[in-house]
Amino acid sequence: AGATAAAPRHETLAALREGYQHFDPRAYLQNNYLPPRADFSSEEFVVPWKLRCLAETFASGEIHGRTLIDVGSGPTIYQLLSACDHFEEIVATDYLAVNREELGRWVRGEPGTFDWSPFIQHVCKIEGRGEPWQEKERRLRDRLSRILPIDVHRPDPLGAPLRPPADALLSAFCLEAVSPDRAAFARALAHVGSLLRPGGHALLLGALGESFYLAGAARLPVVPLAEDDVRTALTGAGFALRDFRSYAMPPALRTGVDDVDGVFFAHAQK
Ligand SMILES: C[S@@+](CC[C@H](N)C(=O)[O-])C[C@H]1O[C@@H](n2cnc3c(N)ncnc32)[C@H](O)[C@@H]1O
Ligand SMILES: O=S(=O)(c1ccc2c(c1)CN[C@@H](CF)C2)N1CCSCC1
Repeated sequence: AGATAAAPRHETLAALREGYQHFDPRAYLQNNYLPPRADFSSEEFVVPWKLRCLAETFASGEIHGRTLIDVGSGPTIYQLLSACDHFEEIVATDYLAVNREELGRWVRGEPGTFDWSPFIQHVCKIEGRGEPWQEKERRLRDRLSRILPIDVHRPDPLGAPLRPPADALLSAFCLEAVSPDRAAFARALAHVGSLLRPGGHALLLGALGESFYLAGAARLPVVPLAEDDVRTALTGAGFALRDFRSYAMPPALRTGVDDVDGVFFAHAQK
């Protein structure tokens, strides 16, 4: 079928899906979650900025409930470190079995998994409660109870409605990295919004101005977003914007693994 304003050509989505068959979780983790990007030495670097956005938002106490769903978790858990104190159940999701398996190995504490302790230690430090990082790690492992397949291009991304719907939704660097264009990004956001209860909170983190990224043999296309594209997609998906912040990627963190210009953090309510 030909491309229409409403939907991209099926081949475009098929090409994206094929590209993700070459996604290497360990290469992805190395590219983004080890130095130089995993630099905690200055508040000016992206990791402290991003973790602070999440810690401050959850510290308000406004966002809590039974279930938080993380859309497109990939092989990462850093994005859940502040959330896990405020929800009894964390549901991680990803399109690829290799990522779901990587997450499962971390949850079970198996040897050889990625060392998230620098991230956990930093979050405990900025949360300022003097919590031993091993306790935070244990709590997330205990609460990360489901790791499900997801496809955000489906109106029902999990294949069936989440019952009960999630009280909160989090997604980091997923929607723009799996959408061929802005319309598909906006549709994917509406699809995942259906997993959230009315009045539920959505926390989105993502890339600004990015057109590709590398993950081992995979070179994945990304729809380059401007801040207003994110705002427009959120309001179009029925969300009320509560907070929006952005961060310009410094030259030292432009390492060739992608062409990201900046990072956005959006807090919205359904
Ligand atoms: C750039 S990674 C983001 C990973 C992680 N959330 C982070 O913060 O680094 C994008 C993720 O989206 C997943 N993905 C690919 N296609 C998808 C789809 N159609 N629906 C949902 N997730 C998808 C990939 O497997 C990958 O784990
Ligand atoms: O901003 S990051 O450097 C980062 C983290 C992940 C990604 C990108 C950037 C850009 N490319 C994305 C591809 F989708 C994935 N960062 C890595 C350390 S923790 C905070 C987030």
